[in-house]
Amino acid sequence: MRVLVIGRTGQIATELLPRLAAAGHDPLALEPPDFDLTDAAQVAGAFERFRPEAVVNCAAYTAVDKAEEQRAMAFAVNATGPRLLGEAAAGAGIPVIHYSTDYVFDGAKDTPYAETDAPDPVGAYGASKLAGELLLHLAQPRSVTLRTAWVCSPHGGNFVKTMLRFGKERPEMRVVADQHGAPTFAADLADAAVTLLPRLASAPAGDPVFGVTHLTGAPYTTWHGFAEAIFAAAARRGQPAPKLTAIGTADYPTPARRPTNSRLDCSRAAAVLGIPPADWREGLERCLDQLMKDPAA
Ligand SMILES: NC(=O)C1=CN([C@@H]2O[C@H](COP(=O)(O)OP(=O)(O)OC[C@H]3O[C@@H](n4cnc5c(N)ncnc54)[C@H](OP(=O)(O)O)[C@@H]3O)[C@@H](O)[C@H]2O)C=CC1
Ligand SMILES: Cc1cn([C@H]2C[C@H](O)[C@@H](COP(=O)(O)OP(=O)(O)O[C@H]3O[C@@H](C)C(=O)[C@@H](O)[C@H]3O)O2)c(=O)[nH]c1=O
Ligand SMILES: [Mg+2]
Repeated sequence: MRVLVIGRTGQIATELLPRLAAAGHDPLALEPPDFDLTDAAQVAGAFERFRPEAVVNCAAYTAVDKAEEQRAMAFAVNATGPRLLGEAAAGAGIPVIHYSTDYVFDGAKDTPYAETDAPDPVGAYGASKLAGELLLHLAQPRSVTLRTAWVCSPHGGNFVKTMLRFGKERPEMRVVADQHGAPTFAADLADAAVTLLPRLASAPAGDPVFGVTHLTGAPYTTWHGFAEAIFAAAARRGQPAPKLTAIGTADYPTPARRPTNSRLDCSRAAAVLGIPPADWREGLERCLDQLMKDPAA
C-alpha cells in the first residue's frame, strides 16, 4: 500500500518507516523544510503526486510549554494540519491514522479516562490537539485517532532521554509524583498503525474501527515512578544513578498546566482494535539497549 507519512524524523515516524517497509508497504515521508502540513496547496500537491492509499499523521507541534506563547503555531500544525489531511483523504477516498494526547483532558477525574469522557484541555497544546481530532473526523470519518500519552523512544526529545542526560550531570533529580499516567513507547504506537492499515483499507465509514481510541502503555505510574524505573534500568547497564526525590506539581512550576490524572482506559483498543496496551517496562529495556548501542540516536 502507498502510505503517506506526515513527519519523518519525529519519534513515531522514525519507528514507523522501517516497519512499513518491512510489512511490504511503500511509504513516503514528508516534513519541513520540504513540506509544510499547514499549507493546503502542499498537502494537495503531495496527494496528487504520490496518490497515497492511506495516510499516517505523525506530525505535530509537541512543545507543551512553548505552545502557551505560540498558540497560533500550535493550532496551525495540530488543528489546521489534520483538517487539511482529512479533507484531502476524504477527496481521495482513503483512511487516516492520527495520534492525539492525554492532554485533551483536564485531569480532574479520579479514575482512568474513557473515550466517552468529555475532554476539557487545560493548556494550548491540549486544546490544539483536541481541535485537530474534531476537525479530522469531521472531514474524514474514515479516520482512526489513537489517543496516547508520555511517548518515549531512543529518538528525538522525550522524558527518558531528559532523565538520562540530567541524571549524568546532577547528583539529585526532583520529579513530580502527583501526575498519574502511563508511558508509551513509540515503537508500540508504530506497530499499532501497521496492524491497523490493512483493516482500514476495506472498512466502510461507520465501522467501529474508526473513531478515537485510547492506547497507552501499561501499567499506570507517575512521572516519578517512571523516573525510578529509568534510573534502575540505567544502573543495571552501569550508569550512575542520581538521588531521586518525589515532589509535587507545585514544586515544579511550568508555563503550561498539565493534567493530574492522565490515565487513559485502553479497553476499547483491546476489544475493538485487537491491540492491547504494551508493557512500557519492556519498551524501556529495548529503548535503553538501543541507546547504549547508539547514544547519538
Ligand atoms: N511526545 C509525546 O509525549 C506525545 C505525543 N503525542 C502525539 O503523537 C504524535 C507524534 O508525536 P512525536 O513523535 O513525539 O512528535 P515529535 O515532536 O517527535 O515529531 C513531530 C514531527 O512533526 C513535524 N512537524 C512539525 N510541524 C510540521 C509541519 N508544519 N509540517 C510537517 N511536519 C511538521 C516535526 O518536524 P520538525 O522537527 O522539522 O519540526 C517532527 O518531525 C503527535 O500527534 C503528538 O501530538 C501524543 C501523546 C504524547
Ligand atoms: C525534566 C523534569 C520534568 N518534570 C516533570 C514536568 C512534567 O510534569 C513531567 C514530564 O515532563 P516533560 O517535559 O516530558 O512533559 P511534557 O512535555 O508535558 O510531556 C507531554 O508531552 C506531550 C507532547 C504529550 O502529549 C503528553 O502526553 C506528555 O508526554 O515531569 C519533573 O518533575 N522534573 C524534571 O526534572
Ligand atoms: Mg516535552
